[in-house]
Amino acid sequence: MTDLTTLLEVGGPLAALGGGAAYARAKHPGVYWSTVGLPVTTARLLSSYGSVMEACGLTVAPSRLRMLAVQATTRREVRPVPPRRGIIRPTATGLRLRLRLAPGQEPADVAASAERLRHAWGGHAVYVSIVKPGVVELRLVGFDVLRRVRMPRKSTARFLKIPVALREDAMPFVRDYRTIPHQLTLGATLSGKSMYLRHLVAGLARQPVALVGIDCKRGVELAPFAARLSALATDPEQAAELLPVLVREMEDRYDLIKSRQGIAPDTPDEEITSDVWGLPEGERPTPVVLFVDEVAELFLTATKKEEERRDEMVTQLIRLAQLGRAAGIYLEVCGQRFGAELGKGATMLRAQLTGRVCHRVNDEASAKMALGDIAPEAVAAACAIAPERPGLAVAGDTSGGWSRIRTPYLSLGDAADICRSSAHLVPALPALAPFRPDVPVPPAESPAPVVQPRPVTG
Ligand SMILES: Nc1ncnc2c1ncn2[C@@H]1O[C@H](COP(=O)(O)OP(=O)(O)OP(=O)(O)O)[C@@H](O)[C@H]1O
Repeated sequence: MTDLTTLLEVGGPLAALGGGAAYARAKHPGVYWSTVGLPVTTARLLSSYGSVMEACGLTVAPSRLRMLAVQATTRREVRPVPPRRGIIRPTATGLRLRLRLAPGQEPADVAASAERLRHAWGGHAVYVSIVKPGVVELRLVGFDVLRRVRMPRKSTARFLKIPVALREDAMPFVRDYRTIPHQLTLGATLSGKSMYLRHLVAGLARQPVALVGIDCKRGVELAPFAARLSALATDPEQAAELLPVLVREMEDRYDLIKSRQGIAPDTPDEEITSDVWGLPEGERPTPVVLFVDEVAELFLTATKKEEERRDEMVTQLIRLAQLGRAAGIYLEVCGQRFGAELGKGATMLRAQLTGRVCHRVNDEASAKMALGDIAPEAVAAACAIAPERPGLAVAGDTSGGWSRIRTPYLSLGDAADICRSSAHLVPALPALAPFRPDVPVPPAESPAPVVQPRPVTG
């Protein structure tokens, strides 16, 4: 998630302020912005660039050479120098331009002025990201892109990289399993967690990946995707049988990697590998993504025996989270809350889930469980999510970067259809075969009657 980590977070607080330009609130904001707002804003930006930069304190004193040159050729006053501006590039949601910073300026200076730039140029929000040392990109977004989410046309899924939602700076939010192997998604009921999972399942379903589900809501969330699942556990008892099988699969994969490392001494360095991705394609095991919906159900116990089972399951989940990445096993954990009150191992497991997505939550404590170790502003942004906007969430990772995101709408029927049509992609994993869910056969169309009924005539 390079984009997210380099994004200097100015959009979050800004978007909460509600945007400024009247045309941002037009009925079809995208159309309105691109046909009318954009040329106006571009002209405003071009004509006011120098003075706005000066007012924002983003200029530096001219060099002595420049001063001499200006004084020698004109009678004009020698003005402070703004950052060198690149070409203004229109986008579907606004425009973007690059600035080359003057010596002594840093990206944080531009980010700190983002609100003033937004106001001066009349957009909904301004986002600043670092392109390379000394160069930043300003992204001026003309309207609230999270109101009615439309994913950018270019955002296509790549292997283990699923564009699952739209960020508030109009860039796709990509769930990249190779960069952030494990993720925790929290949210109150009806906040949009299932929609988020639905997009992930539908995105991964078309790829050569094994999808495994633990859905302790008796399978109501994941059962519709049964055709594409390699394994499904719908209660804690089944989960207790499935998890050790996954741990064994992981250990087998480690053995495979080890056997590769123990090869002849003349093996070239590049063939020595420490994870499945270094294995030759023919030998590489299929990646496994384990979805755990309503994780708290795995922790709840009533009897001593259930407590023992819980401890075992939690230990297995922690092992999968600690060691799974190298074996190509990824965790996608989902729930309403995930705090220390769940008992032994909860915080340890949470710490391993580096990716965090927090939908609307019922209290600040729940937001802190997801985002507390990311940034206090991210917690505040999650607490401000309104119930009228299901699917809106704050996404971050433990490196500290965060952004507001929203999933586009995808109906359960469409997601289930994608899973059915990609059922042939379920990889052969013999260890998981006993856990393969039964696929409900759709009711057959009633055959046409052989004898055509004839109206009774008198
Ligand atoms: N991005 C979105 N855009 C529009 N509607 C959405 C979006 N996300 C969710 N919804 C709607 O909000 C409602 C709740 O969503 P969802 O079932 O995903 O919530 P949930 O957090 O999984 O709730 P629960 O925990 O009760 O199952 C659904 O009717 C869904 O269609």
